[in-house]
Formats: sequence, C-alpha cells, structure tokens
Amino acid sequence: MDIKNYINGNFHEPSSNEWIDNFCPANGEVYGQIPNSSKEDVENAYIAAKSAFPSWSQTTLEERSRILLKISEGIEANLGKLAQAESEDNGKPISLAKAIDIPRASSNFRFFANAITQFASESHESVGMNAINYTLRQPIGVVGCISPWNLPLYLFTWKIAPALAAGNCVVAKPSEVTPMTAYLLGEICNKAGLPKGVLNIVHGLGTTTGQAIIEHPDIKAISFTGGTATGAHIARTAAPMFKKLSLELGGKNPNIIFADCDYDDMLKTTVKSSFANQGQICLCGSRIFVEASIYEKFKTDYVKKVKQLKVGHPSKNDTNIGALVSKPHLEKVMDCIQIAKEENGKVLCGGNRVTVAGFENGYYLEPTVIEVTTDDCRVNQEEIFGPVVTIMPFNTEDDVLQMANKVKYGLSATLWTNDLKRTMRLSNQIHAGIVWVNTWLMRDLRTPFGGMKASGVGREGGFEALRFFTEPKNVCIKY
Ligand SMILES: NC(=O)C1=CN([C@@H]2O[C@H](COP(=O)(O)OP(=O)(O)OC[C@H]3O[C@@H](n4cnc5c(N)ncnc54)[C@H](O)[C@@H]3O)[C@@H](O)[C@H]2O)C=CC1
Ligand SMILES: O=C(O)/C=C/C=C(\O)C(=O)O
Repeated sequence: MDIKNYINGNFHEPSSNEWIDNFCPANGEVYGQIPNSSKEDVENAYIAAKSAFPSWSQTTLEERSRILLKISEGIEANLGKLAQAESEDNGKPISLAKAIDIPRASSNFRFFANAITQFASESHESVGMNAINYTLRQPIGVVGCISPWNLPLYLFTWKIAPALAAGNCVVAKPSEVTPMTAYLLGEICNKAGLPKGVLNIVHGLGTTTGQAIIEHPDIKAISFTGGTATGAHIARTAAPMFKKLSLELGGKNPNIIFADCDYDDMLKTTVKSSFANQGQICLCGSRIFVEASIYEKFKTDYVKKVKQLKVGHPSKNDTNIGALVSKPHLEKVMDCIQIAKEENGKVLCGGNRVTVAGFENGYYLEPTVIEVTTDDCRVNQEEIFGPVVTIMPFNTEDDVLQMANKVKYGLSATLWTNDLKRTMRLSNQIHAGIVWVNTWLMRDLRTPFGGMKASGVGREGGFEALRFFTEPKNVCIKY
C-alpha cells in the first residue's frame, strides 16, 4: 500500500514525487512506498499547523478533551487493523501489537484528554509586597514530534497526544522504517473531528524530512525519541535557535539480581525484559548482573527458558520473537555479537540468524545470551537494541553499583531484591531516570519518563509532558 502525507486534513503525495521502499521485515520484501518529503512538504505542513493554531489554542479544554477521547476510541475500534499493520510493518508478533502497542496508543490519547482537564498552574502571593503572581501555561505554537520504529504508534501518540492536549498544532514524522500506523491515524483523526491542520503527518527520511522539521525556524519545540547520535545532532541543530527540546534516547540498562529476590518471578520477568519486542525497547535490561551465590543456578535456568522462546512469523499466535525491524538493523546486531566473540564473550545460547520456512529472507535472529567476564567490553557498554543480553556475576553491592553506573547511558534500571534498605540505597545512587524494583516496564502514565546522561534530556509523561508543551508566563500584579 502506498502511504501519503496527512496535511491540513487531506492526504497528499510528496511534492518532489520522491518515494522510499517500505520493507516487510517478516519476509524481506518491499510491500509499499512512502513519501520522502522535502522541505516544501514540511513547509506546507507548517503553514497548515500555523493557520489552525489560533482556533485550536482557544478551543475549550472540554472540547479538546472530547476530540482526543474520540481519537482514543477510534484507535480502539480499529485495534485489529492497526495491530496487523504494526506487526507487518515492524516485524513484531501480532499478539504483542494487539496486547500492548495499539491499546497503549489509545491510552495515550485517553490519558492526555483527561490530564489536560486537571492541569493547573501556580500562583504565588507575595506577602508584604501587596502583589500576587500567577503563572500562565500557554501552548507554544507549532511543535515537531519525531518518533522511532520500535514502538511505532505507541511512541508517536505518546508525543502527539500531550502536544495537542496542551493546545499546540503539530508537524509529526514517524520513522520511515515503520510509517503505516501513523498513516492510518490520519483517517481516525478526521473521523474524530480533529480540525484540519491541527495535526500534520509528514513521512520521509530523517536526513531529509526530519532535518527540515528540526531546522524549521518557526517550529519552536521538538520532542524526539530515537538513537543517541541522532539526539545529539538534533540538539546541535536546534540549540542555536533556542528551541525547546525533549530527547528520549538510548539505554544500556542494568538488571541487578540479588540472591534474596523472588526467584521465579524474577526469572520470568527477566526473560521478558531481555527479549520483549525482539529486545528493541530502550528500556530492555540488556546487562544482567547476578549475585555470585545464585549465578550458576540462574545461568542454567535462564538459558533453558530463553532456548524455549519461539522465533517465528509475526502473524503466528505462538511466536515469541518476531523479525528484527530491518536488514541494516539485523546486520548491526549481528556485528555486535561478532564483536562480543572477539572480546572473549561466551555465547551461551543463540547468536545465529533463523530461517523461518516460507519466509527465508525475513530478518530473524535467535535470542542471544552472552557471558562476559568484564563490564568494560564493548558489548556491555554500547547499545545493541536487539535480542542480545550479557550476563555476569557480582560479589558486593558496591561492585555492582559501580558497574551499573559505568556506562554513558542512564535510562532505566531494574533491581530484584526483598531488602528494603538495599532497595533505597541503590535506587538513590543508580544513574537512571527510571528504577523498577521487582518488576519491569510497569507503567503509570502520570510518572516522569526519561533518562539522564546520554539517555536524554527532559521527561515525558503526565504533567511533565504538558509542562514541556507549554510556555510558562508569570504575571505579577501589585494591588
Ligand atoms: N531510544 C530509542 O527508543 C531508540 C533507540 N534507537 C537506537 O538508535 C540506533 C539507530 O537507529 P535509527 O533507526 O537510525 O534511529 P534514529 O535515531 O535515526 O531514528 C529515530 C527517528 O529520528 C529520525 N531522524 C533521523 N535523523 C534525523 C535528523 N537528522 N533530523 C531529524 N530526525 C531524524 C528518523 O527518521 C526517525 O524518525 C538503533 O540501533 C538503536 O540503538 C533506535 C530507535 C529507538
Ligand atoms: O513510555 C513507555 O512506556 C515506553 C517507552 C519506550 C521507549 O521510549 C523506547 O523503547 O524507545
């Protein structure tokens, strides 16, 4: 199916008539074309957004909320179609798209439709000065939202929903690798009655379409999720124009397992936190550190469970691990495994491409566990973003804390222990924006979400997102 840009409520071909092949990761075949939108298309999207802004920013909160709820319902009503599109475009198991990706996209709109009705600003009485200060939280104007391929509609809507709820108009670009569900969202928005131009979706490469968005002098804020190198490039480009930036970037997250944890729960969840979505979630616990006293037992039990995961076609209900998102990404992940071997990492299971009968050109890879003896190796320092984890033992809390923090990233961490004091000590000291204790990826959309160090700048979620998408203006009145 050919995809078009959604500008001013209508579907348009790219002005340059330049197209990009869209590949299906499950079989490696081209199954459609997407626009490689130019500066001109981005400008058209901007003009539509700009002209929609005066009206949308003055639309009552109740009305904005009502329309966003309708979009949420539209996503829910199209669950089957969207899940199938997501699975075909991304390679993820359809079961995952149905249970997680699409319901969460719907929740994102529902959550921010409700949150905006509860969003309030501060006032400060300046005692002894006969003055009162109050702070307005005004929409910024036209904002840019750029999202990645791993959780396509989930992350696309995680940015768009708060931006719209706060009264902004949006120029958004999904990943060129997984454009399909963002394309389908346009029709849902029209049916929900979203006024023309409030949301505009342009498709294309990061280096052309994405670059035109971040360089646009009047797109005043950029919310981006993706790789750390791209985040750094966006920051370099946007900073001299004083754009507001929210950057949600890569991770190399420690999963720290103490002997006193609830073992069965830990084991089951660790398999999930290692390999969910083929390991292509920035929050996956890709570095597993296990207390020495249970290391050998863990190693045996974990590898046994990982070997039971079924790699298969994403449309099959019994598939645990689908296809990786693209051929270049598969090659990148396989290169990382090769580097691990060269650095004396021991592959305990996996490490090879999988041929799925009938889909021989699909991008399938075995879930891979690598035992390492030092945390300094590249495979333990660099983000792989695939179904590959490392495991190694540790002796003391101090040792593991040091190793956990000795990476450039600081996105999330998982702790498995029943010792409350240890939980508090480690949670306080660990370099991560998100710490899960005895669980993983349990989400409450009100909480601040994002990372420190090379994992990003700013936080998404809840009122943090609404604060990002508004400009605070303080008014001081003397009486
Ligand atoms: N934190 C996360 O959730 C993600 C991390 N990654 C990491 O990044 C690595 C590279 O993956 P990529 O697909 O190359 O991610 P990327 O960071 O290049 O892509 C993310 C989004 O940014 C856009 N983009 C790329 N260059 C841009 C530019 N100059 N201006 C504006 N937008 C631009 C892309 O078109 C896409 O929509 C992965 O191997 C993985 O390690 C990738 C995707 C998501
Ligand atoms: O908001 C969430 O629940 C998860 C977000 C995940 C990412 O940002 C990612 O994998 O890139």
